[in-house]
Amino acid sequence: GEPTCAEGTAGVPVMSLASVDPAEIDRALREVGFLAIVDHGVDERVIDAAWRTAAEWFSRPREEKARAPLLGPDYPYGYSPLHSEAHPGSEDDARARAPGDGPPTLADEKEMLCIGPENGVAPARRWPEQSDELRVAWLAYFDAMVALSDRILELFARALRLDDDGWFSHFNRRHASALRAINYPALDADLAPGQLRSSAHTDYGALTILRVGGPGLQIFNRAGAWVDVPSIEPHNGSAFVINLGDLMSRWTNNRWLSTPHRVVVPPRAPDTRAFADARQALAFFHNMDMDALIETIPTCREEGAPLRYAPILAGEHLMKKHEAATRGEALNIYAATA
Ligand SMILES: O=C(O)CCC(=O)C(=O)O
Ligand SMILES: [Fe+2]
Repeated sequence: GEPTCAEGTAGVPVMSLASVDPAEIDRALREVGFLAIVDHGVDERVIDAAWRTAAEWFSRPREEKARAPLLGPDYPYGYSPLHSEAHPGSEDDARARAPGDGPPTLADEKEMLCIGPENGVAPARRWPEQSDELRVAWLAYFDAMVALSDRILELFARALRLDDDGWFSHFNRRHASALRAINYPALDADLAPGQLRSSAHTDYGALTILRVGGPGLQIFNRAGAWVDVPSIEPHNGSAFVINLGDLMSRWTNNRWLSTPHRVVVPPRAPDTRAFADARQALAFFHNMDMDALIETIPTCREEGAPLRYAPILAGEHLMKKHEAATRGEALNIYAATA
C-alpha cells in the first residue's frame, strides 16, 4: 500500500492518522520526539474558526487586549502581552554574559491568549469580553483537541505494546489541558542579539498538538543541531505537529523524547527591506489528571535497565515545571548532548 511515513528535513516524519503503523510512532518518538499527522479527521471549519478568531483578536489595539483576563498568580491562563515574560536567553546570550551576571532576561517576542479546561480542575474560564465568536470557536476547537489527544493516546498505548488500547484513559478522566494561541508579530527591525520569538524549551505535559502558521519552528536533534521543522501543508493536506512533553518522557523511562524546540525569525531574503511576517500558532497542551500517579510504564521497564525516576503525581510534576520556569532556570540542553 501507500507509505504512511515520509521524512522531512528535520527528520520529523509525516504520518497519516488513517493508516498509521504504531511501530512507526514508537520509532519517531524514540528518535525525534516530534511527528506530524495528516488525515487527522478534525473538521477544517473548526480549525479555521479558531485560527481566524485568534488572528482577529490579536489584531485589536493594545489597550483593548490589555482589558482581557490576564495571566497571573490566581489565573494561569488568559492574556500575556508582548514582553510580559522573561525567559532564559539563548546560548549566544549566555556566552555573551560575564559570570555572575545572573540569568538573562530577554523576553520572547510573542503575545499569548490561553484557556484551561472546564472540568473543575482549573479556575472557571475567563474570556475576553469583546468576542463571542472567539468563545464559540475556541470551545469547539478545545473539544476537538481533547478528542484528538484521546485518539493519539490510544495509538501511544499500541506503540508501547500495552495490552489495553485504553491504558492511558485511566489517567485521563479530568485532564488539566490548556489551549494557547500565540502571536509572533511582524517585525520591522531585527530582534536584539540572542532574542527569539520563542526561546528554547521543552513542553511540560504528556503531548502537545500544534497548528503552525509559517516558518521558524526548530528542534534540537539528537546530533546536537538546531534543525527546521519543514512546513507540511499544503502538499500533504491539513496537518498538526505532535510533540511530547517532559511527563511522557519520564513516564516512558526516557524511551521517548521530550525534544527541546524554539521559534526563530526566519532568515531575511537578501535585497528586501521587509524583516519578518507575523506568525501564529495554536498549541494544545495535553496534561494528564493532576492526581495521576506517574510510575514507569510497565512495557518501558527493560529487563536489567535502571528505573530513572521515582513515582510522581502528574500535578506535582506540572507545578515543579511551572516553578522552574518562573525562577528562570536555564534549559541545559547543550551540556546534556555534549
Ligand atoms: O509557535 C510554535 O510553533 C511553537 C510554540 C511552542 O513551542 C510552545 O508554545 O510551547
Ligand atoms: Fe513548546
